[in-house]
Amino acid sequence: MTARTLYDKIWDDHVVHQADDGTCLLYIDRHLVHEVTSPQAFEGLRMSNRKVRAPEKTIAVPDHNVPTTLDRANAATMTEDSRIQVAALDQNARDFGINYYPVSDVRQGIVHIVGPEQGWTLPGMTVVCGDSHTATHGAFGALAHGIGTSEVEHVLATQTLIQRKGKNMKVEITGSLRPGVTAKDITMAVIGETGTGGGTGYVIEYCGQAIRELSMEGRMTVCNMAIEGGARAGLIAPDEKTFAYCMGRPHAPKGAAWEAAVAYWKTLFTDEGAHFDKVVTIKGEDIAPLVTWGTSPEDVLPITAVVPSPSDFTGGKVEAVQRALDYMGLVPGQKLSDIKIDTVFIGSCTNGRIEDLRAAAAILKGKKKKDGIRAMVVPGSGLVRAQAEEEGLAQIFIDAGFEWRLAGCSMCLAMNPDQLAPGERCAATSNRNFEGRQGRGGRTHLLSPGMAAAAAITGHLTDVRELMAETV
Ligand SMILES: CC(C)[C@H](C(=O)O)[C@@H](O)C(=O)O
Ligand code: SF4
Repeated sequence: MTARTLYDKIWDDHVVHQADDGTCLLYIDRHLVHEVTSPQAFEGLRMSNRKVRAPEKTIAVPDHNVPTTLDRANAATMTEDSRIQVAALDQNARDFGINYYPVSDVRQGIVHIVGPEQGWTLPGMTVVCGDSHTATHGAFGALAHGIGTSEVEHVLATQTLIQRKGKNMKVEITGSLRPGVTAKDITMAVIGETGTGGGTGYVIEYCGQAIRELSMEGRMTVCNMAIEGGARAGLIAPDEKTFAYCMGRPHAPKGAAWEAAVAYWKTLFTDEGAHFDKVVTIKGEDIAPLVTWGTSPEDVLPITAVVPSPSDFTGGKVEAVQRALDYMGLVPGQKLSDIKIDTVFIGSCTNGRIEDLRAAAAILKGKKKKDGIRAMVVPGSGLVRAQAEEEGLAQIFIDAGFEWRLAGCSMCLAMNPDQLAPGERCAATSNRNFEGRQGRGGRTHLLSPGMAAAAAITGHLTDVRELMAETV
């Protein structure tokens, strides 16, 4: 048999039908649903008098629109649009009998955090969601596609998705990371190297020692941003860490079914000699703590660098950089570590898991945020929040002057009350720094949780390694 990549194997195991032009019908194992991209899809089912084909494989949770303040049970804290979308999801979940974690449920949270946490996401599965950051689930060796609203309706009705196969790309991170460097820096380093279009048409498999050394949380952070590099999905081959994470989760298989599942999962790796259409290799030890300076995730540099000049670039990027610098209110040559910030946001499906909160708390312990800085920690799920409280992390954040919020997408995007004011500058652990992403006129610098914590203490973008040295 010809050598196959991990992507080839999962694909082959899910093809229901292949048309002559190569278009395939793929079977979908898990369909995750949130309030923003599903209302019209459910409406479509109603109009054509259809049911959800596999309600037991369909999981819904409101996350984008929900307020994260403690008073959120009061509907008046939501805008009219948000209220309508969340109410529609409540109603659709009831009417169609799908799995549901409403706002009042402690398991509620960002869909990409809830899926793995509850054991819905497992190795070898196909996972879809009407959301681009579905790539996150690839950390388990699951083929996870973000889909559009019309595809959401198709999957609800048929449990299949029409897809053409993408090309195989390998991203290898060799060696080990240096202290202060995290999964977030890996994934931003890859985008810095390949650009936001580098992965277009590909499914990326991340591999190499530095990837193997990451926890499952870190692997999710890496795969989460595959889409920002243009890829259709990101994948990491499952291993003992993956199995340990999945074992005992509410919806993971049990007993003999577990043994059978693990035996299959152990076959999910790229065969020796399998063909990749594109290969990128980065040395783990060369990656520094990174920060974005512009309005695209590829606008990334080590914290020790200076703001670049448009003349450092060529082609269409020259103008784009000028525009980005104008929007961001930065001048070429300015040290990145001199950039003053107003706000710190720790959370999102990129960095809202327990390990992220531990990393931020390790820097903040016994310290205070700088006066005048607005700082918030928004756990990715109610269970992450509960665990952080149990571990004493919540108290560290509160003592440092941070707001300790309820779970949701929050300030990752301006669809709920957590937003930047025009001109406000934010150090954010999320994944997109587009113009207006966190609020009209808001300025976003993407970085790791430890870097965000460091910025909160000093009031400017800061090399986390300087604060680590202090704590040793
Ligand atoms: C609202 C949703 C469709 C969107 C996405 O697809 O990613 C959001 O989650 C985002 O991060 O921009
Ligand atoms: S946390 Fe941000 S990136 Fe993730 S799903 Fe929500 S809005 Fe999208």
